[in-house]
Order: sequence, then structure tokens, then C-alpha cells
Amino acid sequence: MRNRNAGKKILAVVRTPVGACSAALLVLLIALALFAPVLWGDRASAVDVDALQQGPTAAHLLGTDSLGRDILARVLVATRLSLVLAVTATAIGVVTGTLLGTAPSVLPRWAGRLVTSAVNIAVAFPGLLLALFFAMIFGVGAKGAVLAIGLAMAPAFARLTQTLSAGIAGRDFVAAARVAGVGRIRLLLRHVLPNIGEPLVVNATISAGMALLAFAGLSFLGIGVQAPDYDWGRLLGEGLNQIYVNPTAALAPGVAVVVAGLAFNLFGETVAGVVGARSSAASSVPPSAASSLPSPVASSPKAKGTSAATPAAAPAEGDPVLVVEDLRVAFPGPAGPVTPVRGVSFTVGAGESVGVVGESGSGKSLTALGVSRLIEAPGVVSAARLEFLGTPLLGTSDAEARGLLGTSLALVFQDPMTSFNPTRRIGRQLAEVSEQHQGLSRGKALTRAVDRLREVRVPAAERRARQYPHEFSGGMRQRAMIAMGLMGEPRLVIADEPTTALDVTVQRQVLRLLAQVRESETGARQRSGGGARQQGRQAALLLISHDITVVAQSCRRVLVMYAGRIVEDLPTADLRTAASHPYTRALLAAVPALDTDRGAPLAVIPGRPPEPGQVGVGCAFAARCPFADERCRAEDPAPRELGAVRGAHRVACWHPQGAEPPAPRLGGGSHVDVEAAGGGA
Ligand SMILES: Nc1ncnc2c1ncn2[C@@H]1O[C@H](COP(=O)(O)OP(=O)(O)OP(=O)(O)O)[C@@H](O)[C@H]1O
Repeated sequence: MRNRNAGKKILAVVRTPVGACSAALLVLLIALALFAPVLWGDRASAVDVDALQQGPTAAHLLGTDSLGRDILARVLVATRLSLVLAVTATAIGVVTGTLLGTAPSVLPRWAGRLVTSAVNIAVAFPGLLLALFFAMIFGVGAKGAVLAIGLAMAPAFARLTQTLSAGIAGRDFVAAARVAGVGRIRLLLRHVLPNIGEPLVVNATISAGMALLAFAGLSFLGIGVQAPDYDWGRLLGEGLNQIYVNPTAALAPGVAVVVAGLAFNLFGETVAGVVGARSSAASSVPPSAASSLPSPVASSPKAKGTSAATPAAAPAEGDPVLVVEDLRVAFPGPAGPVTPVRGVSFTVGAGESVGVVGESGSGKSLTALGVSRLIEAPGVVSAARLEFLGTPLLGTSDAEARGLLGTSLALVFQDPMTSFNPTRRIGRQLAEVSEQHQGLSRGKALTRAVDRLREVRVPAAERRARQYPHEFSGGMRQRAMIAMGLMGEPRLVIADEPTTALDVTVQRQVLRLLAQVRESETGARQRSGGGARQQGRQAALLLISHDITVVAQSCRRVLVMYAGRIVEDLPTADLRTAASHPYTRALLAAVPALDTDRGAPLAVIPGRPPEPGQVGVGCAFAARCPFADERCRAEDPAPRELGAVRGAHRVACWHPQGAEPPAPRLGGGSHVDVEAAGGGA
């Protein structure tokens, strides 16, 4: 399939007029490089003392040089050396640049920074200046020139590789592979490099044209190719000495350099235009420069207290799978660090389904990434307590955390398109998890992958496993993502907006599947692990959504987040009757239903949530809250218990509302009833 795609792309390139011309020129150049020395080598070196420095004649169409050698034959023969030098220098530039560009991803952080800084400094120098500098170091001659031009090209390639791989490093499939425990080098070779190969090749083609010009420059200056060898640059230098006697002696190699340079550049540009969609997709992901380093979570075991210190998380039913106390995620900002997650505490019990709801920017995703050790430097994660299956995650070595998270945590991301590596078959991507963690052979891991695809009801699983992600529909990709989570033995499934990118019918299927996974994970274990059914080890679900209806229907408990804090934590069953935080109540009031009066304006929450760097001292919701008073603006309320059952209902508000909240019409509109579908909370 990929060969067919490559064939189609080549055809598309050749079909454009510019592409066809440049391709034809390249073919001609390659043919000349191969055959010209054989056909005209003798003629090019034959000295004719009777025809010194002649202009064009019938015997010598472009005249002769100072030794009476035929200029046309010499220009044609020089094609081989000129192209070989240009291509070799480009290869040196691309390989060195790619190594430098990817080094920060595999080296320790300090060494990676050093490489990045060195590349940044080198990029600031003009290429030709660097080439001259290196030429002086490596000495006069073809070898020195190749090394000089190759190394002078490397910084630009290193920068390009860094930028492209930083974009890829932020993609969901890389995060998924990291959670699955894939090591850095394998991650780089399997997931990052294949996705940036195309733009690199395109740029290499364009650079080959530049290298040709640079060689001509060095040889012209006398520090490139030395006699008796000759390339176009050297011929150009010799031709200029007799420009008043025979201008064609300088013109011919000059034209050859320009034509060959143009052929490379135009071909590269055309290829870039044709494959542009894909390469720009790769590079459009915001690069994070040095932060592209997939570094471990930076942690500090003790979080600093704040005005509203959070109490211990509410007890959850069953053994706790995840315990989070005072979780903070901070990033450096221009005016000091910003903390988008400011002290989040909750517990998820075995088999429990917990929903996290809140407006965009409230810190839901960062909370999930923080607990999965997926926050990259310069982000800093700290917590008073962060335990997964009883193991503290902060302060644990990378290898240990990878081993634990890789098999016991499943992540399902929002955009199923970006969740898979587009260059690898679905089956192989799933199998990688078992190869890494269960030590299964390639064949066995693939069989397990097919099993899992079948389990999430991907039809014709065996055939589908051999397909690439783009051959799957959105819903099917999301199911495959869930199947990937099931390759291990997940005790917790974190689903971050898993249905946002899907249409309503498919949303329903995916939510139902998630609920069934939670309910029937024991069945999956039975199939995988030698038949021993491990009763009572259900997978828990942490479902993140901006849609309170989806969360209410899929989860037993709801955590309402606002501006990086949990402002209310209560059982879903009590949402309708006991929601007390004005923000929760406003969210519920904003849910339309089939019987909503179409003439009346929809309920909205006035204003916007504060940016993470602009949260003041008081309650973050005060500016939008109809009940806010001076105290709300001056003091941030700590979460406190409400109701008779300890830990069942917590609210962080100075004025919790006790009256019946506006009745949400859960289950109305486009939302689905997961419990009714058979897998409820
Ligand atoms: N790498 C980062 N550096 C700085 N700020 C960040 C970074 N990542 C996220 N943020 C900020 O943190 C805040 C919370 O982001 P987060 O993605 O957790 O929100 P969310 O509640 O999941 O929203 P959404 O539903 O839109 O995904 C946002 O204001 C976001 O701009």
C-alpha cells in the first residue's frame, strides 16, 4: 500500500510541467554522470597544441582551453565529479544534521540542551562562511571541500529535524507509545523519524542544488577540486582566465551549474508542493524547541501549600487504583511560572467510573497528563501524593514507571486521527505494547492484537490489523485505540474527550464500549493470561469531558473542575438534587433538552474563565458568580464536606447553594445513555 502511495506521488510530481522538466533534466544529468566519462573522457583530456584557446569551431563546438582540450567534452565529463561531490556533501549534511537534531530526544537533558544551543549558534552563521571556515580546517582539495560543505549544511538540517520532531513528539500516538513503555531510541526510530522523513528528503533535494553552487564557488576560489581533476567550478575558474579570447569557456560550465542547480531545486520544490499536505501536517504541530525532549516528569515530592490547602482526597470504593493529593502542574511563563493545575485531589477506586468535567482550559487534560507522567519539560508536576496501584509515581525511575503504566494504564485520546502513527500498520502498533511488556514474540503479539481488535468489535480484525490508520474510520480508530489499551491489563482507563471528534452515533458506540471495557475487563484477562479469571479486578475509568451530560451518564462520580481546581466532587446520582457550587449548577442549567423552550434564550455562563496566569487570590469563579461577595474575592475557599456521608460530596465554595438546582435533562438531545446500553457505571 505504501509502495502504491509512493508510486502515485512520483506520478503526481512528474505530471506537473515544472516537475516533468526538472525530472527530465535530472535524468539527463544522471545519464551524463554515468556515461560522459566513458564516451568523452579521452577527448576531454586530449591536448591539442595546434588549437590552444580557440573559439567555437566545427571540431570544437565550444572552443578549447589553454592546452587545446575540448571544452564541451570537459564540461560533460565534469558532470560526474560535480554531482558526486554535491550528493556526498548533501548526504553528510543530512546525516549529521539529523543526528544533531534528534540527539536532544535521546541524550540526558543537559547534553540535549548543549546540542540545541550549539546548533542554534551554528545556524546563525551564513552557510558559505561556515563552508570556508571548515575548508580551511580540512585543507584544500575535493575531500576537504566535501566535508566543509557537508558540515556547513548540517546546522540547518539539525534545526529542521528538531522542529519537525518536536511537532511529532507532541502527537497523541507518541504519547501513547511512551505510556506503553516504548524506549526513547525505539520511539525515535519507529515513530518520529518515519514521520519526518518526507520533508527531510524534499529539503535534501533542494540542498543538493545549493551544494552544487557551493562547490562551484570553492573550486572557483581554488580551494575545491585540484588538478588534474576538474569539476564545473574549476572549469569556470579556468574559463574566466580566457574570457576575452573565448567567452564560451566560462559560459559553458556556468550554464551547467545553473541548469543542474535549477533541476535539483525545482524538483525538490515540486515534490514539496505535491507532498505538502503531509509534511505541513507534521510541521504544523506547535514546536516546543528544547522542550521536545521527551524528558521524565520533573517532580517535587512535597507541594507547597496555598491559601486553600486541599484536604485528603475523598475515599473511593474498593482498593484505590489512583490516589492524587494536591497535584500541581506548572509551566514557566514570561512573567514567572503559571500553574494551570493548582492543587487537585481525588481518588479513583477499583472499577470505579469517575468523570472530570469543566470548561475548556480548566486543566482537565493536564491533570490526566500529570498522572500519566506525560508532562514534558519545562513543565513541572508536583503532588503531596500521587500513587497508581499503590506505587508512588513521582520519584519513581522512568523504567519502573513505564513498566507499571505501560501494562496497567490505558489512555484514549480525543482525536483518533492523531492517536496512531500514520506510517505503521495498526496491528503492529498494538503488538508493540505486548512485545515491550509481556515479552511476546512478534507473531504472538500480533495474534493478541487481532484478538483485541475483535474484542472491540472491529470487523474482519485480521485484515484490519494489516491496514494503516488512514484506512480506518474515525470511530473504528477510536475503538482500535481502546484495543491498544487492552493489550496490557489495564486497571485504569483514562479517556480524554474520547468522543469529541466523532459523530453522535459513533459517540454512543465508543462510550458504550468504554463502559463495557470497565465492566468486562476480567473477561479480557481470562482470554489473555492462561485462562485464570481474576475476579474483582475491574478496570476503573477516568472520563474527561466538557459535556456534563456525557459524564453524568457514563460515570458514578463527577469531579467539576474550574481554573485548575476541583470545585465540586459528588455522586452523579446527586447531581440533579444536590449540586451546590454555583458553577456546577450553571453548567447543569446550560444543558438544553428536547422540551427546552426554543423561543427562550439558552442559559449561558457569563464571562470567561481566567487564564492560568491571571487567577487572583480569591475564588477563581467569583467574577462570574451571582453570589460572590467580598470574602469570595479575597479568600480562595478550600474544599469541604457537604452532606451526611463522609467524602461523598465536597464543594469548594463560600456560598454553596442548597436549593433544588435547575433540573438537567440528562439523556436528552444528542447524548447517549450508556447505562441503558448495557455497560453503565
Ligand atoms: N505546555 C503548556 N504550557 C503552558 N500552558 C499550558 C500548556 N499546556 C496547557 N496549558 C494551559 O493550561 C490550561 C489548561 O489546559 P488543559 O489542556 O488541561 O485544559 P482542558 O480543561 O483539558 O481544556 P480542553 O477541554 O480545551 O482540552 C490552559 O489554559 C492551557 O492554555
